[in-house]
Amino acid sequence: MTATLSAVSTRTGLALREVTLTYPDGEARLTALDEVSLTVAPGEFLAVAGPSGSGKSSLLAVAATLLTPDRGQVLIDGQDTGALSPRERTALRREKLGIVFQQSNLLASLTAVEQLLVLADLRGERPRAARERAAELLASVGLNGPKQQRRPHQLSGGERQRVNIARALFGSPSVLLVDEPTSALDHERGTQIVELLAAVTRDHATATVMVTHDRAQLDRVDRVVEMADGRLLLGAEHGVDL
Ligand SMILES: Nc1ncnc2c1ncn2[C@@H]1O[C@H](COP(=O)(O)OP(=O)(O)OP(=O)(O)O)[C@@H](O)[C@H]1O
Repeated sequence: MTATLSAVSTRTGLALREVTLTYPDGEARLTALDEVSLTVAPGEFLAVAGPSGSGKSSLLAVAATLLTPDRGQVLIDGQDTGALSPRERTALRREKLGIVFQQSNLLASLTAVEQLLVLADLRGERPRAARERAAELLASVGLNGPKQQRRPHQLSGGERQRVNIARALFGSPSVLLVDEPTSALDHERGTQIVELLAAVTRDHATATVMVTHDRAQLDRVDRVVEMADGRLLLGAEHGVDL
C-alpha cells in the first residue's frame, strides 16, 4: 500500500531545532536534551542509539509533542508545534503521528482488527470501509486471515508488534516514532520487525525515528545518530553510512 501523492507532496517530515529539555532534579534541573537539532525526511528511516540515560526516550517524547521543550522548536510537516494550543496539538498528533511503544499496549479484549477499528470509530469513519482498510493494513504487515481475529494473548510477541505497527499506520501518519521495538523479541524476530519498519517507511513515506539499544539492527536503517548526555554526538546529524 503506497501513500497517495497528494498526501506525500505536503510532507516535509520531522525537524528538531536546538531543542533543550530539562526535568526537575531536587533544587536543580537535569538537562535531558541539550540543544538537539535533527531532521528526518519523508521516507527516511533513522535510528537513535546511545547508552541508558543519554536522552533517547526524551527525544522521542518531545518529537511526539508529549513533552514541551524548555527551548527550541519541534516542526512536523513544517508546523511549529510550540505555536499550537493544546487542542491543536492533540489534533496534529492524531493526524500526523504514529507511535509504536516498547510495550505492546493493545487492548486485551479486542481482536487484532478491532484494535485498528477503535481508531476509525473515534474518527467517525464508515465501518465497512474502515474494516477493509484495517484488514488490508494488517495483511501488509504479515497478519493474514484468521490471525486478524485473534486477541493479543493469542498472538506471539512479534505478531503483537505487527499489530502495533499497523495500528500506528492506520491514520496515515507523516512521522512514525518507534521506541525499542525489538526489546521483547529474539534476534530473528527483531530483524523481521526492523525490516518491516524499513518497508513501511518506504511504502508509506513516513519520517521514521526508532530508538534502539540493539546494535545488531542498525544496518537496516538509512541513518544512525548517537546520543550521549543529552547531546547528539559531533557529526551525528550527518549519520554513519552503514
Ligand atoms: N520524568 C523524569 N524526571 C526526571 N528525570 C528524568 C525523567 N525522565 C528521564 N529523566 C532523566 O533524563 C535523562 C535522560 O533520560 P531518558 O529516559 O531520555 O534516557 P534514555 O536514553 O531513553 O534511557 P534508556 O535507554 O535507559 O531508556 C536521564 O538522566 C534520566 O534519569
